[in-house]
Amino acid sequence: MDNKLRVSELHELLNQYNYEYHVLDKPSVPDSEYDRLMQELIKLEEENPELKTADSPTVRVGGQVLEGFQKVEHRIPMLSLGNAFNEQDLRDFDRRARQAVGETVSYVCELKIDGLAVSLMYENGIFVQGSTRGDGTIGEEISVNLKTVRSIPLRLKEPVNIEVRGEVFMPRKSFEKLNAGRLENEEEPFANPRNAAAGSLRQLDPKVAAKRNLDVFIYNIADTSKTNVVSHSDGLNWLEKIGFKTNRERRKCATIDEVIEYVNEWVVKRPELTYDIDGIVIKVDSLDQQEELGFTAKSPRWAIAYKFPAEEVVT
Ligand SMILES: NC(=O)c1cc2c(N)ncc(C(N)=O)c2s1
Repeated sequence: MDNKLRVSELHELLNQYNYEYHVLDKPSVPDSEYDRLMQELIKLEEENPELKTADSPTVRVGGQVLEGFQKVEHRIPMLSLGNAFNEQDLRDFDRRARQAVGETVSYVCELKIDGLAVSLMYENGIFVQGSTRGDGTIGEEISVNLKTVRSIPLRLKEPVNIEVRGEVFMPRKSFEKLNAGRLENEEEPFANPRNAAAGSLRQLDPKVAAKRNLDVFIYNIADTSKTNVVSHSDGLNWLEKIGFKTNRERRKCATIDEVIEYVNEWVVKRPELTYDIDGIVIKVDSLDQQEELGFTAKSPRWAIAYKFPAEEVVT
C-alpha cells in the first residue's frame, strides 16, 4: 500500500481506538494493538517526514521541548462564576433570574471539576490551539501539552469551526501514584490533584505531560451563536456527538427545588468520584434566557457555583 494512504488509515484507526478507550471507556482492541499501530505510524513518519502532520496521533506522546509559552487572547473572555454557599443563596439566584426574564426558568446542574480551565479551538474539526484561562482575557498557549491529553480529540466527527471550554484534571489514583513516585525520588509531592494537573500542563517538555495521565471534561461552547443549539443541555449533547468527553453526571432541573436536591445528593456522593470536585455549577438552560440575563462585570448572571465547604484536612 502507498505510504500516504497507510498513514491516513493509521490516523483513522488510532483516533477511533483512542476515542473508544479514553472518551467512551469502551476499548474495542487491546492496548497492544493500539501500541503496534502507533509504532508503525511513528516509523512511517520518521522514514517519510513529509507525511507527518500537526494532527497526527503521534503527538500524543509529546514532541520537542518548548522555550516558553506564547500568550493567547481569548476573543470571548473566560469568566469566573458567582458563588453560592447555602440553600438561601440558591433560592435568591433563582428568584433574581425569574424576575429578570419574567417567566419560569429551568436549569442544568453539573459537577464543578477541581482542575484547570482550558479553551480548545477547532478549525474544520481539527484541534488547532489550546490555552489556559490565565486572567480570563490572556492565557498561555499550551497546545502541545493538551494534545497529550488522550481524551481531548485531535479530530472531531464533524468538520466544524468551534471553540469549547472545559477543565483538565488529574484522576485521584494518578495523583496518588505520581506523588508516591515523587517521594521515592525525594521530589516535592504535589499538594492536590489540581496543582498536579496545573503543574503538568505548564511543563515545557510535552513528554512529561504525556506521562501524567491527565483527563478532561468539556462543558461550554464559547460562542453558541454559530451553532443551532437552543439550550445548554442540547449543546452538551451535541458536543458529545461530535467527539468531546462531557461529564455524564449532569442533570436538567425544572425547579430550584430539584437543583437543591441534586446538590444535596452530591454532598453525600462526592467521595465516591474518581476525581476531585469543589462544588456544583448551576446554569439557566435556555440560551435565549441566558442572553436576556447577560453578565455582570466579571460573571454570567445565568450561572452560579454552589461551593462545597472546604474538606477539613484529616491530620
Ligand atoms: N468558571 C467557569 O465558568 C466554570 C468552571 C467550571 C468547572 N470547574 N467545572 C465544571 C464547569 C461546568 N460544568 O460548567 C465549570 S464552568
